[in-house]
Amino acid sequence: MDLFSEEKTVLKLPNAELIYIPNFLNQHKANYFFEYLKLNVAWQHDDITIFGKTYKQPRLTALYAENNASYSYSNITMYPKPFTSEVLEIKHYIEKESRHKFTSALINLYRDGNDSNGWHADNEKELGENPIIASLSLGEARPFHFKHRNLKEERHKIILEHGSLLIMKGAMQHHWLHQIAKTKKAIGVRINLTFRKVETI
Ligand SMILES: O=C(O)CCC(=O)C(=O)O
Ligand SMILES: [Fe+2]
Repeated sequence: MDLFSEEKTVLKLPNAELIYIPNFLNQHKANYFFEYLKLNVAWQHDDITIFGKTYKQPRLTALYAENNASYSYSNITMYPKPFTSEVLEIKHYIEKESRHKFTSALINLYRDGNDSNGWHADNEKELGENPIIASLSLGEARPFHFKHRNLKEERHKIILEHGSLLIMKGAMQHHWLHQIAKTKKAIGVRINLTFRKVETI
């Protein structure tokens, strides 16, 4: 399924609910936040260790939070910086829309089509049982693929456009995997902010 619509779309899937809002931020705000974040975020380029081999992560990242809860995945532990007023402003818009409170924003910068985020679920224990994850996209539009772990016919994609918001809910992180794949197309920078509730454990 290829999803492309001007409207807010609610996708009810087996073991998951997804909400996609294409023009969540207007173009002016989306452009402003994109340029601001590109220049001002404290981007990190971490090593990841997979099956005993160490690589540079294929994207830049940063973690902001209202508490000092660290967040670990793929053998990386990230320590947060305090929210900046710009990230807080985005968080407030998203909390209003989702009627949910978030503690942390994990931010990804995909420099070009070689940067990616491999198949994974956001199922770290710090996120709790059925986390809501709200994901804001800025800059180059890229496909977000998601597939059910057991139901082979359940494979979908959504193009995440500049200024769009994707909300992942329900048991999605237990039953589905998602990715941002590499592409050979000559494409520009994309920034993605995923708002999460990270518990101090
Ligand atoms: O870049 C995206 O849209 C997805 C990011 C993601 O899945 C993550 O950071 O866990
Ligand atoms: Fe993810």
